Amino acid sequence: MTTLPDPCVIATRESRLALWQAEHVRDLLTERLGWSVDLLGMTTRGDQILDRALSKVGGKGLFVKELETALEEGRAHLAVHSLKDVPMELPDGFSLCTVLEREDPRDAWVSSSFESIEALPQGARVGTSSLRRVVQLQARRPDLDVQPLRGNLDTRLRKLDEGQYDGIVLAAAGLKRLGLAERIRQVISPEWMLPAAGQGALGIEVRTDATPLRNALAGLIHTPTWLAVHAERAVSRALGGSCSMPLAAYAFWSDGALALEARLGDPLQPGRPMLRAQQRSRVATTTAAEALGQGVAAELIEAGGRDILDRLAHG
Ligand SMILES: NCc1[nH]cc(CCC(=O)O)c1CC(=O)O
Repeated sequence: MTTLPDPCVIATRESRLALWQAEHVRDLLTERLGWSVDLLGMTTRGDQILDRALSKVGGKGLFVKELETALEEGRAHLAVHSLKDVPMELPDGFSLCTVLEREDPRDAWVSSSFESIEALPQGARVGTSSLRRVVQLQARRPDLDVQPLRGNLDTRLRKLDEGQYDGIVLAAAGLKRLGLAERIRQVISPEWMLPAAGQGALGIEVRTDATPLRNALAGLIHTPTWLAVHAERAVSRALGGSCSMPLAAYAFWSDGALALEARLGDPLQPGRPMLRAQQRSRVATTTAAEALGQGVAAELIEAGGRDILDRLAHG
């Protein structure tokens, strides 16, 4: 590709949240760059497989593969993803060229009967399929009956409203984007429940060989978010990047420095406290942000993470 595509076609999943996100990027491209933009909606394997935990069926890649095929075949020029769903290593030939300003990175408690997780009675039923959330819930409330919950945001809310759970945990960002913020009963502080790497951020993926497109989209990068998510994703990448691992990684800016914390749980002993590590640094480049992430990962490995990873690899 030697010139910019016209129209520029965005490949997107068809859930309400994915469409909102693709439309948001379309509006930015139209308003800030004056481009004409079309959307190409598609269904991914991750949208079809709803009966099993993602960590058991191949993980994050399931939501992005079909979109990458559309880029490869030239049916679309860019793909918009929730960064949390993007694998730590992209396949050869694809690059993450832009990350937009982050929405609320925190997790949220959603329930019609109970105002907070603390207010739940003994043994209450909570829905989530994220190992990261399961381990953090059980560390704090070992009595809870945590049950799997999959599907897109609307499906999950419907299952809650049908009475299948006393409450569920969702990313605040998705609810806010869809105008569902009033469903949030409690925004869970990061100290309580540390978010996943990239949570709340949108990423734009292109073919690496689409140089003019990549250069144009680089102008939309939100640098504080870009550096924070590079640090978070480097933690996950250094630990093997698998979503069968209960891993949380969250970086935020304070006093001009990036403060990164990560937590690693043991999936075989979910009641055990998670390993924790944190470091801060005045990073200004993605290389420095990734070095911060690697430092935190090394600390986790040192603190007992090595054992967890070995058992995951051989279990
Ligand atoms: N794994 C599904 C997913 N991917 C991104 C979001 C929410 C939006 C975001 O984090 O950007 C969600 C739903 C959730 O975790 O509740």
